Amino acid sequence: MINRNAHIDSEKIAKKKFGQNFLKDETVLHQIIESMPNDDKPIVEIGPGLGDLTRYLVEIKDVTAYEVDKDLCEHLRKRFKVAIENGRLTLRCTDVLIHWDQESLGDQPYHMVANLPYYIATNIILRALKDHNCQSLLVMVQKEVAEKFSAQPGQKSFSALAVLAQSTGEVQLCFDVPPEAFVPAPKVVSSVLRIVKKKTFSDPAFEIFLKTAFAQPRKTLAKNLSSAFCKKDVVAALDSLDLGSSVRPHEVETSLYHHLYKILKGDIDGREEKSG
Ligand SMILES: C[S@@+](CC[C@H](N)C(=O)[O-])C[C@H]1O[C@@H](n2cnc3c(N)ncnc32)[C@H](O)[C@@H]1O
Repeated sequence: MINRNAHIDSEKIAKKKFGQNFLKDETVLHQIIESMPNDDKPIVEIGPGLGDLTRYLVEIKDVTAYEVDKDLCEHLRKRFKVAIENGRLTLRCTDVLIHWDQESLGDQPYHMVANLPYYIATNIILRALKDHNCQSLLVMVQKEVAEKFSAQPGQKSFSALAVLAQSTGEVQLCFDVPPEAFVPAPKVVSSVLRIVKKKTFSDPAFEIFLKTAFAQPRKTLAKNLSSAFCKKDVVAALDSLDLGSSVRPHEVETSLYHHLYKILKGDIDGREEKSG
């Protein structure tokens, strides 16, 4: 069911440069609300847009919302005048990525619930994984991105992003959302992705290691890793974990990537010590 009653012409005001596709389907909005974690922690929403998801969020939780578009901020200030005055909604009119460069999005543990701007969705998820205050994410993204984060070892879309997300906690693609649920309709199918963090994991060197491991997904893991490590050591490391040299990057489990990294990093440290 699409709520087209709003007096605002969403199609007309949507700005492509900010990735604005407004979620108008009431059934999907309810599905998102029903999938939220049920504790007292406040919510961080990125990109409240016209406020259609925000209006449900403020009914049940304290919300801090980050919106980059000044015109939308003006609209939100009017629409949520009461919620802002009574402290239920804190509206931050800023680029969320710039804010994140300075500090966490919350001054206490929070859950993120958002229909993300797709052009920076992956970046936002990776930042949230590293934000120690972020406890979980329930975010709408392009289906392809949700699959990259939620795929299991052995599936073709298992990626460096899946290893990173699954190193922090449980990842699940909750449900798909068709383009018609939005105004304007995007060209792609969307999905709601849930990540419940058990820990905050941040190791830039491990991220670089994963980029190397998945650089050419159809090549063998041995070949990819040999671009950064000595081939003999890569083969020995794979053997020590009972992974043959013909294994492909998407076939290796998250925990084995951590073992492999430790073994090969030890190799680098060892070499650096020897040459130092
Ligand atoms: C896909 S729309 C979602 C709008 C609304 N939540 C909804 O579901 O209808 C993405 C929203 O993120 C905002 N946005 C885009 N880039 C942003 C950024 N860097 N920081 C904060 N908000 C941003 C857009 O202006 C837009 O309101």
